[in-house]
Amino acid sequence: MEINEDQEIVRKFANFHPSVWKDYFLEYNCDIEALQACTKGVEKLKEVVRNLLKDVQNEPSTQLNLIDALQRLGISYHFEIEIEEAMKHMHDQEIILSFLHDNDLHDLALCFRLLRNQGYKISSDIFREFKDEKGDFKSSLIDDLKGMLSLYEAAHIRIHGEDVLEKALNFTTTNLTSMMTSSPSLSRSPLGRQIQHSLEQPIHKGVPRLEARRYISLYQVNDATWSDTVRTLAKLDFKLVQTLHRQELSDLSRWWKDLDFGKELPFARDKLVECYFWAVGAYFEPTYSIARVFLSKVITLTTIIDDTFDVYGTQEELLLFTDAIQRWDASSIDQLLGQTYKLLYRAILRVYQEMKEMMNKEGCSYQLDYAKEAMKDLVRAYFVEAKWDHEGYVPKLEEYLSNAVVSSACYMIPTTCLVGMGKIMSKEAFEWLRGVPKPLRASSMIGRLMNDVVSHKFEQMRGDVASAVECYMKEYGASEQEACDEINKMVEEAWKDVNEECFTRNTEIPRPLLMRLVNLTRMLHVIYKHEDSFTHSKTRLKENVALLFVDPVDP
Ligand SMILES: CC(C)=CCC/C(C)=C/CC/C(C)=C/COP(=O)(O)OP(=O)(O)O
Repeated sequence: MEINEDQEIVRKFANFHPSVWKDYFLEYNCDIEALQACTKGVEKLKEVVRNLLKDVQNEPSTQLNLIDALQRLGISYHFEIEIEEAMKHMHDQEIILSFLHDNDLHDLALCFRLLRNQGYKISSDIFREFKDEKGDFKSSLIDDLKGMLSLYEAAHIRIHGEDVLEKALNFTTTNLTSMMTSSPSLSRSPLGRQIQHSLEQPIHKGVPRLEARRYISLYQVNDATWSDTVRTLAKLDFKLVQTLHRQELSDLSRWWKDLDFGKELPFARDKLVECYFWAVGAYFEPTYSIARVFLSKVITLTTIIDDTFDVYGTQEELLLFTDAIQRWDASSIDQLLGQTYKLLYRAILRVYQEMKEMMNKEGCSYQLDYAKEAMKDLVRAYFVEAKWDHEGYVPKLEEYLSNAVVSSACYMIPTTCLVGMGKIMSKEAFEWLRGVPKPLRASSMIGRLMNDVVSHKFEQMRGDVASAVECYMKEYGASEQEACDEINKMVEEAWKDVNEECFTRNTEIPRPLLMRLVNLTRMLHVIYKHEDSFTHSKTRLKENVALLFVDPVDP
């Protein structure tokens, strides 16, 4: 921030593109009759699938493939109890060993992935049987495309020290990629299309709702007696959930329009729809509607706060704003310099207050206290960054990261995400998060590092604080490429922490909490894997938003 000769403040300019969606979602009138017909259809088919799950109880391979289809098509949330029971049985009876005995790589790898998904610590040693005497995966496996694909998908849930899965991932990635490039007929086939998609987006790192939407289109009715039924249910259910999402987006658009930030805060990104997409990535299920709407509002406001710190504010203004946030009290509004800050501050307080009133009725108002503390921490971390920026200070990587994991908002968002999820998110659950457990720190590292790799050039151009890339380059005398390669390795290691803590521990932590952490990490992967598609949301992210909230699912 500079002062010019006329003693005026010269503010930075980020040149963000305008809102992609403008008022597109503001009005929404759904066809009530069609909706009622859809609801009836879903209820009927849910019963059919429930019976199917019972019918296949003694056919492990069929049962496994059915559960996989339900999960990938985005409808397993209707059958959580049945699936939990089935997987428990499969685990307790060590059914996986029969797949090993039959040398069936597809079912074996699928069973491994689904058991870990459910939180069972299954040893990856079972895959050693597929190696030759030199310790390499047998070359005969290359002909088993379905098996290789399953192994590739399973290998993404690897944890530290699982060399066999590390090798499996290399082996399957190399061979699947080369098969796809050498065989045009394969790449046109249904299996080829699935392989292509998996190479770009493995299931484990994908955002469930987005992957379900894609899988519904990729899914082929096959000889399994149930495949037509589950596909029809998936399409109807997607339509129904999409209607709810459209309604929520419409309500949020009204809230956003009424705030009228465009005039007073023109420097900031207008990302309401993208922030809602983020929240849907954490939980798409109808039951989490209230939580989802609150989270969307908080992420949208956070984007504005971030831009206020990165682009707009002076040291003095930001210090006062940081201080006011720490007080969290309407009377602090008078200490703020300018309408911009007052408007923003008022909006923040109101969003949390309204949610507190709602949660009071459910006996969960304590959840807001944790959410507020997380927001206070975030704003303090933003201030540290702004100070470093002002002083031109480039910290050592470790010092940078200790603040940057907080300033990524990746501590604040998971905490806020739990508000409104019900009493299962107890004080103990929030305390656990507040203690920054390993998977939270790892998830945050993934977000911060991936974000820095793809956005550091753009942010340096507008004169932002040094990112992990610059810190690494300075500290180790490395080139930009070397820094990015090392940082990408750190991201892979952090994923192993997330996997270890969320999929292989017998813990007291509620599964819905762990799954929110995992889903939010998946979202970071999807948003930042190629570019900063959150900031530059006119291409990839626009397509993804359209897939979930605009395009009808194929007839
Ligand atoms: C940074 C990160 C991993 C964010 C993911 C979590 C998230 C949805 C945060 C809220 C919105 C936000 C501030 C996005 C990052 O902007 P930015 O790219 O300008 O972030 P920066 O200023 O911290 O680099």
